[in-house]
Amino acid sequence: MKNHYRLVISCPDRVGIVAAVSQFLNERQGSIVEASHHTDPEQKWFFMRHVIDAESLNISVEEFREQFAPIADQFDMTWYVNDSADRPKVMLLATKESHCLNDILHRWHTGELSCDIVGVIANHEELRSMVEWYKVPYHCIQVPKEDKMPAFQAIEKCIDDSEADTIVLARYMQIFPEYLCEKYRHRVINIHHSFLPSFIGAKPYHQAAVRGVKLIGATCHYVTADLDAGPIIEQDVIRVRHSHTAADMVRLGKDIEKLVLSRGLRYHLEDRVLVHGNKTVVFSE
Ligand SMILES: Nc1nc2c(c(=O)[nH]1)N[C@@H](CN(C=O)c1ccc(C(=O)N[C@@H](CCC(=O)O)C(=O)O)cc1)CN2
Repeated sequence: MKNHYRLVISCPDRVGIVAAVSQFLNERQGSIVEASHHTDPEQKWFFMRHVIDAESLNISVEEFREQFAPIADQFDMTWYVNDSADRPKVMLLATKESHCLNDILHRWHTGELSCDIVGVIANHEELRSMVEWYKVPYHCIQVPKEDKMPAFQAIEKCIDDSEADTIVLARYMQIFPEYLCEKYRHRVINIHHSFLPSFIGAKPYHQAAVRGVKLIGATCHYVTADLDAGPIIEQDVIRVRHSHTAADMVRLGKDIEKLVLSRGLRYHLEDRVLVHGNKTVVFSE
């Protein structure tokens, strides 16, 4: 598998950015294998994601960072460059629902997701045997209603000790405290089982059934202190009929939740998601 550097840039829009990046790569014989950019005309903001064949550049990713920094300063860029050889560490969180958790574990186990799942944190014991079948550490951290903070401090320690880069709430049914949302900003991904902004909070399918909707969906988004209101990474919908009950929607919704979460996580792991304000630009393949 070829090794690539992924250069991700966000900056105020102006003429000359693409030319400057192209010249930098051309001077180093860099072979661009994937090139994406977007300008938001209202925000006057520029977004870029370039994937470069690392072998063609013949410099380390640290050298790339040192040599690119002056260009980044010139254009006031917010930027990073990652090496595709580095596998992100992912911590999964779950409660009792198994479909999204198992789907991510299966996609990882079969090599579809290029990451290292470092553990599962759950607030119940039900999922332990399934997780341990994948030989992934299982941490049961219960969250008592009367005082949740010690539990979230234990979750924080577990995440930090594992050196996880990304945290996935795979139908984890506890609201993350604001301090963790800030600490892990744009690193915590949630799957909400509705087509946001419709039906935030608990039991969205029951809300949908009462409303008589003809479409139900799922939303993958970054977690913020505002419940189910973080930057959206991926969404999709499926059609439902007047004859479908809330229970039918729960059953039908599971497939779309799995699909949306796995897409959203892969986009994040491949550095395809650029956040600006409460919106994202996603350079999906
Ligand atoms: N800070 C955030 N935390 C979480 C978010 C978020 O967007 N910001 N998303 C939720 C997921 N979620 C819906 O997708 C959700 C989960 C839980 C609840 C809720 O009301 N939970 C109760 C406890 C319920 C229980 O103990 O069984 C609570 O935390 O008080 C609403 C929405 C994940 N976290």
